[in-house]
Amino acid sequence: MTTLLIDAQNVSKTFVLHQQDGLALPVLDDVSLQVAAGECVALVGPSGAGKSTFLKALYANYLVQAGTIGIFHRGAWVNMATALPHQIVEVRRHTLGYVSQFLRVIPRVSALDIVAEPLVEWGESQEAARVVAGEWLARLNISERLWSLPPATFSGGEQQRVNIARGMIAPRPILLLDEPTASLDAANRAVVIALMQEAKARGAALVGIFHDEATRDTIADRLFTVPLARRLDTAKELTA
Ligand SMILES: Nc1ncnc2c1ncn2[C@@H]1O[C@H](COP(=O)(O)OP(=O)(O)OP(=O)(O)O)[C@@H](O)[C@H]1O
Repeated sequence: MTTLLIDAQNVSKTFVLHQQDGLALPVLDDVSLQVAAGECVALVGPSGAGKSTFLKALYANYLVQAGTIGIFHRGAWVNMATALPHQIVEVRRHTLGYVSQFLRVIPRVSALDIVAEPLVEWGESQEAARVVAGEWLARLNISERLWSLPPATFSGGEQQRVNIARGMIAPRPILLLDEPTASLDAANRAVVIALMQEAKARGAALVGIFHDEATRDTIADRLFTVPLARRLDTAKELTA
């Protein structure tokens, strides 16, 4: 039996550029996607098709104008398109993880604590979370001498690996991944692929953007082409 964890139906999103005379840019037009536990779906489509926008809409970073974004959270469906801010925080804490391309560095917080934080929010003690955070950093080849430092001065690849550890450490049932292997060398890419495979094996649903075809072929069970929305020229056309 397949257990659905994501059920997005008829999602539409138009950006209105207020500084450009109200120019309307429809990006998502009636997009529907369902993802089951243990499945990895790769979003594909030409540059600008709306892959990142769709991922951010699933995470409720963007408000959508139409459609529902069902996320299966603790035994019930939550529509992220209409959820209240405190519900969104709750869903993100326990159910829905997001691995972006770049680490948002928190000043004066060590790499170890940045990685441990989501596990603490998930319910682990600080001490236990720090132990697991060390294991993740070690696995992602972050030298132990860096663990106590804030990652602001880390290299791009080091920051990305800290970010991956932070995004994946809590065993959330759903993971959204925006180019998780973009600036990694082959050895670290292999580690991240293994981590994603382990997440799938524990029953997580993964939705990702993987421009690297080898990574995509290894991890994705199926491809989902984000359809190109019909582009409008001005906001006026929206109401015409
Ligand atoms: N915050 C925003 N405000 C206005 N327009 C945006 C915003 N975010 C994205 N867009 C526009 O929406 C379209 C889709 O962008 P998006 O980043 O989702 O594409 P993508 O398929 O992920 O592209 P790529 O493969 O190049 O990363 C683009 O035309 C982009 O300019």
